[in-house]
Amino acid sequence: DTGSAAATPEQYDIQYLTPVSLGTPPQILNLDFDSGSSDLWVFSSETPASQVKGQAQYNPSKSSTSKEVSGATWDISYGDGSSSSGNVYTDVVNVGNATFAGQAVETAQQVSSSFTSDTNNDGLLGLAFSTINTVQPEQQKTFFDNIRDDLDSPVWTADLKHNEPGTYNFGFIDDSLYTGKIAYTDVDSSDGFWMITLDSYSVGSSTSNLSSRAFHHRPSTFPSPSDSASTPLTGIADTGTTLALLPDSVCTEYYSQVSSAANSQTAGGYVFDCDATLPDFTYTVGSTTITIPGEYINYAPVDTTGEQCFGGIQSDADIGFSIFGDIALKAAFVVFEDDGSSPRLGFAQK
Ligand SMILES: C[C@H](Cc1ccc(C(C)(C)C)cc1)[C@H](NN)c1nnnn1Cc1ccc2c(c1)OCO2
Repeated sequence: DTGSAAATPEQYDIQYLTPVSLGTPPQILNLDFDSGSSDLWVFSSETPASQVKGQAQYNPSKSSTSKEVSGATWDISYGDGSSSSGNVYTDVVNVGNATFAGQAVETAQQVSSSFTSDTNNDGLLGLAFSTINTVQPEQQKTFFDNIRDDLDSPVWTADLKHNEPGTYNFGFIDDSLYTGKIAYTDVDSSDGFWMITLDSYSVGSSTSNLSSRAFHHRPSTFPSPSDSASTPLTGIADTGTTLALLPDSVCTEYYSQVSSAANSQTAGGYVFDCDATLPDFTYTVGSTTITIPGEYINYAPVDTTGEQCFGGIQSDADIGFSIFGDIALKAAFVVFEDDGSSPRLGFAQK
C-alpha cells in the first residue's frame, strides 16, 4: 500500500492542509498533518455551532462504517495555547489511497478560539508517536502506526514548499523529489516526538561570519565561525509548527546579522524592517547540508503597515527543546522512517 496527497499552504505558509477521506460514503476534510502531536481529531457534527466558522464537519452518523468507541474521550492542549476535546469513533480513513479501516477518529465537542477562527482547518492528523495520543481510557494509534505494516516501506515523507503545494507520501520514497543523498540520523522517540540532533548550523554564507579584516587578523574576541559550525542542535521535527524555534544563543547570532532586528515584547519575538536582507540559515545532518534561504526567514508583516516583519527563526525558551518547524523543513525533503523499533529521520536537498 502507498499513499500520496498534496500539502497546500495557507497564507504565509502558516500551516499546510491535506485532504483526508473519512467514512462511507467518503467525507473529505482538510487536515493539518502534525508530526509534533498524535491525535487525529476533526470538527464534527458534535462541535457546537458557535465554535464552527466554515470548517467541514465529519458526521459519524452519516457513515455506514463508523463505530463509536464507547466510553472513550480525548483532550489535547498545544504549546501555542490552543486546545480541543471530545469523543472517539473508528472509521475508514484514506490519505491519497493509503487506507486504514479502523482508524480512531476523534470528534471535537469543544475547540478553542484559534481553531474556530482558522476557517480552512478542519482538524489535525497526528504523526508523532502513539505514546502521546490523548485518548482515554485506551490510547489510540496514529494513522501511520496503523498503516505501517501494510505500507511497501515503513516510511512517510514530507516535501513542504514555500508558498506552493508540496506532497506527503506514505510507504515509498519518491526519488524525483530530492537531489543528492538522503542523510539519516537516529530519532529519540522517548518523549513521543521525532527528536533529533542536527550536527551543526551556520548563519549566512560562511564568509559572512568572518570579520571584514583578513582572516588572520580576527581579534581573539570575535566569535570564530567554528563556534556555530560544529554546535549541535537538539529538537523535534514538527510539521505542525510554523516557525523554527531555536535556542536564544542561535537567535542572537542570527539577528546580529540584521541591523534593523530587535526582540520585541509587543510583537512577541524578533522583528525587523520588511525590506531587510536576511542571511541564510544552514544546518547539517551527517553529510547533507540544508540551507534555509534568508527570504524564507522573512516570515510575515507584523501588521497592515507592512513596515516591520516577524522572523521565521524565534526563541525556543520555556519549551525545553528546539522545534524544527515548517520554516526549517520546507527547505528539505524529509523522510520519517519507523520500522517499529528504531525510528530515523532522513534529510535531503531538493
Ligand atoms: C502548535 C502546533 C499545534 C497547532 C497547530 C495549529 C493550530 C492552529 C490551527 C490553531 C493554528 C494550533 C496548534 C504544534 N504541533 N506540533 C504543537 N503542539 N504542541 N506543541 N506544539 C509546538 C509548539 C510548542 C510550543 C510553542 C509553540 C508551538 O508556539 C509557541 O510555543
